[in-house]
Amino acid sequence: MGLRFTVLSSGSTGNATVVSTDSASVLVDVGLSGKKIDELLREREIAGQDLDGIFVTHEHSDHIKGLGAFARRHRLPIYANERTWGAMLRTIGEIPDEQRKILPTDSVMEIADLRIESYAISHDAIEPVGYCFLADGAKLSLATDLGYVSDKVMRQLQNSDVMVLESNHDVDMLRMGRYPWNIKRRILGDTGHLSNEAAGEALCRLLTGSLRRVYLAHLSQEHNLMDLAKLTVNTVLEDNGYFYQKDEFALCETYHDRPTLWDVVK
Ligand SMILES: O=c1ccn([C@@H]2O[C@@H]3COP(=O)(O)O[C@H]3[C@H]2O)c(=O)[nH]1
Repeated sequence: MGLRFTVLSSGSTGNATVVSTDSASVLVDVGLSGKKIDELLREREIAGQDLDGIFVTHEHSDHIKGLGAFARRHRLPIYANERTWGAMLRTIGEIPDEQRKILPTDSVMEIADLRIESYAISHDAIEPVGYCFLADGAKLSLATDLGYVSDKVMRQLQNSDVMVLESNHDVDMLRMGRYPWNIKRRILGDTGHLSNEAAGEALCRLLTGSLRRVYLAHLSQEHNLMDLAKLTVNTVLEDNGYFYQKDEFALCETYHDRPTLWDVVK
């Protein structure tokens, strides 16, 4: 079946994504309780013990809430850079040495036929990363929790077939919302979260290649709506002269309360 994935959950209440090939299966982040992750995996017909490892993007609780319990239960290796390990160790509890794996930022590794590339992103965590997954000539990129898309990130994301891209907030809804101003400033800043407009602008530079689907992700439940996110991204694309046919490209949804269907990347 080739490279495929399901976003189990996306948003500030918890993030987790499974990426699989016929020979490898990994989880990116465990932002819900271990029990809930097991339940969602079962819904998508995977067993925790069948996973080959867990890749961590950063130490915020919506990405590591169930990490310790889940990894211990299924004896899974956890991959993260050294500084993220330092930042999350106290929260996730004791992890046996053989399960602790250091994956330096901007490095590449392989599990069977699955190639995993980590890349640095700008977010208010100690050393946050995104991941690209490649197998069978297909490329899936995960890009959430980033304040802006740097030229380096843009180069990393080139030639993706499918992306999971942050579209966190509508700027006006956030400005008018109930969060304290210092939090709003952090979310809007360079180490915060991508707005719907920023997601659209990033796509203007990525849509020229092989990109077929983009899953809008990490939507704020306070300051966004899926329909508004799609409309804004589409408007930015059209304002910049990018028009597409439905069979060429699609914007897809992720959810905070249920998993997406399996998507076979190519
Ligand atoms: O100082 C800060 C900066 C950010 N945040 C998070 O950013 C998130 C943006 O999406 P959201 O609206 O679903 O939730 C927000 C918060 O979880 C925070 O709690 N404190």
